[in-house]
Amino acid sequence: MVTAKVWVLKKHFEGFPKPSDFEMKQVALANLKDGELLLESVFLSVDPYMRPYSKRDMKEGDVMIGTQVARIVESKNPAFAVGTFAVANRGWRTHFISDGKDLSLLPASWPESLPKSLALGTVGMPGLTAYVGLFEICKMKPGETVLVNAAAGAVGSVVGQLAKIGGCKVVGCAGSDSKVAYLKSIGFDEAFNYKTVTSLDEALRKASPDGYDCFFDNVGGEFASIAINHMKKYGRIAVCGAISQYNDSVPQKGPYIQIPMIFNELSMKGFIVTSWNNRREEGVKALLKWVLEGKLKYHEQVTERFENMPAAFIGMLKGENLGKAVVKA
Ligand SMILES: NC(=O)C1=CN([C@@H]2O[C@H](COP(=O)(O)OP(=O)(O)OC[C@H]3O[C@@H](n4cnc5c(N)ncnc54)[C@H](OP(=O)(O)O)[C@@H]3O)[C@@H](O)[C@H]2O)C=CC1
Ligand SMILES: O=C(O)CCC[C@H](O)\C=C/C=C/C=C/C(=O)C/C=C\CCCCCO
Repeated sequence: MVTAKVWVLKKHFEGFPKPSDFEMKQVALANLKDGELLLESVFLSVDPYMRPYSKRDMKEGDVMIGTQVARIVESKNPAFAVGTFAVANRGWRTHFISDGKDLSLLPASWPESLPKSLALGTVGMPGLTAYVGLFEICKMKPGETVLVNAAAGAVGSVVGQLAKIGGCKVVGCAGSDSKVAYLKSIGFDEAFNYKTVTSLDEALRKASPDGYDCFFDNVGGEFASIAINHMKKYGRIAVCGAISQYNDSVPQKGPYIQIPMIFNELSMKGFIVTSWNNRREEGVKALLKWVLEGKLKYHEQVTERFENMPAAFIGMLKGENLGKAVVKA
């Protein structure tokens, strides 16, 4: 019998998550029945959505939500061979039983040389978020100017590179000078540290004096309220996330954004990547191709050991990650 280690939400987060909000437990797994599989998590994802979704979808004592790349270690299902890798949405756990229906097998064309953890990042949900947000929500066109915040993260770093592939000028911002240097190294035309600029308004104007056609917003809050005034006529905003607000114990009272929305007849559309699952296969194929061609670079913030999941999650929310944050079980 296999014993899984799991992280449960011991106490709902108030403000930033704290290590004491989590508790690791051991769960004895039953022996497999016919048709079942035993999988071992190899890489686990920590993502910003876990913070707001935990309040909305979880109760205290539940296993933390999340996705993983897992390896089939025992199979009583002839359709799935031992040694196969899959993406699953089974939360923060080292092992789990599946009937196979909830697994997304890694593409057969996945090269041995490519880290399988990319299926959680650049060639997974964050990459698809960038892909859908740029091509379907922003509908970027060659020659346009794209702005993206949290630009050195899992989604933002793909947004900037896909926008370059799409023939756009790209401006990005991040919270450290080393992240800004990284952005320039992967092709951003302009990049700045939003924490150290004296004026965000000035920094946005300097980076693109005639404004922005597309704004891929991962942050929301005050940044979005200032950036919206730099949009060109008929500009488009992909409202992807609002990480500046997820950890607020008291909701921020931001300035209103309706006036520039109306004045410039802006399009602003919130979206959730899972509503575009019909584009997933096409997106994964395109992202994998660009990675293999060297056109889409990736960086992973790998934290070793399952026991360090809470630290990895808290670190990501505090900006300690460059690129996709994953935990190597
Ligand atoms: N709509 C959808 O379907 C999806 C939305 N998202 C959203 O996209 C955004 C980015 O996600 P993801 O790429 O996975 O995360 P990242 O890998 O970018 O990690 C989060 C980053 O957000 C930045 N950040 C944290 N707090 C703040 C703040 N107060 N102000 C500005 N930046 C902050 C930090 O970088 P820095 O150093 O720049 O501060 C941190 O590294 C999130 O808002 C997430 O919720 C993600 C996936 C799907
Ligand atoms: O249980 C789920 O649906 C989680 C699925 C996660 C999966 O990997 C796919 C989608 C991830 C979506 C991420 C969305 C965001 O990061 C946006 C975050 C917050 C938006 C506001 C949420 C308000 C909740 O009250």
